[in-house]
Amino acid sequence: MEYFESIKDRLLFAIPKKGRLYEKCLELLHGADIQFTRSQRLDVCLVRNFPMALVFLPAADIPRFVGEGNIDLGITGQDMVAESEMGPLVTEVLPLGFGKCSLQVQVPEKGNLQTVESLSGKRVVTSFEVLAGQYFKELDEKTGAKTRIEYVGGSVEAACALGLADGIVDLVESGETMRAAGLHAISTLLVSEAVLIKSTQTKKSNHNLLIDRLTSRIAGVIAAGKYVLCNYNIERIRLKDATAITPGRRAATVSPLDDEGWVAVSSMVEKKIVAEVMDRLEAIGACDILIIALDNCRV
Ligand SMILES: Nc1ncnc2c1ncn2[C@@H]1O[C@H](COP(=O)(O)OP(=O)(O)OP(=O)(O)O)[C@@H](O)[C@H]1O
Ligand SMILES: O=P(O)(O)OC[C@H]1O[C@H](OP(=O)(O)OP(=O)(O)O)[C@H](O)[C@@H]1O
Repeated sequence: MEYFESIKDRLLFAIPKKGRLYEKCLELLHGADIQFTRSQRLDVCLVRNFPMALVFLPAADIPRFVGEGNIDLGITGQDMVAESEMGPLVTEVLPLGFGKCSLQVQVPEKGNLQTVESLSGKRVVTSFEVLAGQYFKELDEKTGAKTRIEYVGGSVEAACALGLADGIVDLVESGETMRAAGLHAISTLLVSEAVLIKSTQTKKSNHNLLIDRLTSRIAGVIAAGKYVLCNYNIERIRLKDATAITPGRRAATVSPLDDEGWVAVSSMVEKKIVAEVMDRLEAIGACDILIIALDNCRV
């Protein structure tokens, strides 16, 4: 009873209890300064420094809990949202840039069935019964055949080799699992990444302010992971060329140096292009180029 009382007025935030998204979710929460200690027995824990409780759930169940308004916020894959058919009841607040994968139709590389049309009417094994069902229903309407969709909870890639299926519908990221099982992809149903979702049915609308604050913190952590701060010195006559290379998000910060004719520039640069940016700055005469990692930001 005491336990239920303690979470009653808190914002409820669900994250996957294990699996591919778990560690990344913990990193995000840590970056957003959400402090908690997960107990071994309970799948709910109170956050010490924010009026929120974390709920650890299977990634597949999170869209339903959020969609039905029992949980205010959650992190799961877009694939899980689509599979749950809760789309109209949940709002995608923020794509999180991790957990990127595609849901693909796969068949044995050396088999006779090399097109989705030829797979129509055969046996397909998947953990995504709803999405695979919709896909093959549409295809079957064209071919006039009836595909058998069968559910398995995991290790889907083994189904063809075990004689359970002619093809599968499963997630692919690097493609290693698929290739190791002698399969290749012949069609893509959807591409997915982890997302922050909130309920359109929330039973506690007074939590909206907290949801906005937390969303902003998480967005800050994600942006800090994407950008670095690039500082350098350049002759004022080269400033125009330099700021064309590092325009910044709004504009570069330009400060005079105690050396007439020179300025210091500070600008946010996307991490993935930073080496190329440094090459280009150096080529136009910039010096003392410093790249500074961001711990957190609000941009
Ligand atoms: N190989 C992958 N690379 C990137 N993201 C993935 C990959 N596999 C799954 N995901 C994403 O992570 C989500 C959860 O997948 P995961 O396999 O961890 O779930 P699970 O089956 O509930 O966990 P478990 O297999 O531990 O029971 C998927 O819905 C998808 O969005
Ligand atoms: O393309 P890859 O990088 O090889 O990743 C794809 C694999 O990852 C997922 O499974 P996971 O390893 O999470 O385990 P599961 O099969 O138990 O869900 C997915 O179901 C594939 O099997």
